[in-house]
Amino acid sequence: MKQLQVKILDSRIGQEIPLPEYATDGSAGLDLRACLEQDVELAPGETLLVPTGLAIYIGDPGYAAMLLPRSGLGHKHGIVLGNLVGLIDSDYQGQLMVSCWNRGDTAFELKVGERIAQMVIVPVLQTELEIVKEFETTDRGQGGFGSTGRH
Ligand SMILES: O=c1ccn([C@H]2C[C@H](O)[C@@H](COP(=O)(O)OP(=O)(O)OP(=O)(O)O)O2)c(=O)[nH]1
Repeated sequence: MKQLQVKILDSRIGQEIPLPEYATDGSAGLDLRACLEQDVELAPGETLLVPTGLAIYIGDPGYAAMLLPRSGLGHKHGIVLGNLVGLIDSDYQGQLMVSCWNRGDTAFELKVGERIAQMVIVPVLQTELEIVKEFETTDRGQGGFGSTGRH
């Protein structure tokens, strides 16, 4: 399995705040936790940049990490990401930060150590642009939204 370098920036990580881990063998995401000094209340509509206490260094430009909301937190409590999706570049070495947005209509108590987002490592293809006059023909061509299956 591929290894990912991780730096612990807050001494509570690995102690009272667990290191991120895959919940099951088949989990795609590592849960990231709120490394806050104290519990905070997120008012409806409020966004807070929450430290995770961790830095990762991917190193290989063929990969990136994506921060995604946790489904339960988003659906039941309205806590999603202020940037919708966080993209972590392979050369980023700073602290992983999670923009927590309360899109719901009730206040949410965000607790120290709570799992706030999940991080998925994804392959990335960096490309060079090749300028052409025409593309080779495809079945779809320029047919956009809803253009298939209509008679
Ligand atoms: O939710 C996020 C999103 C980004 N980052 C870090 C990692 C990423 O590599 C860096 C820059 O993010 P991005 O490229 O999305 O930000 P930008 O607004 O386009 O700024 P920049 O000019 O720094 O690229 O910030 C986080 O910690 N959390």
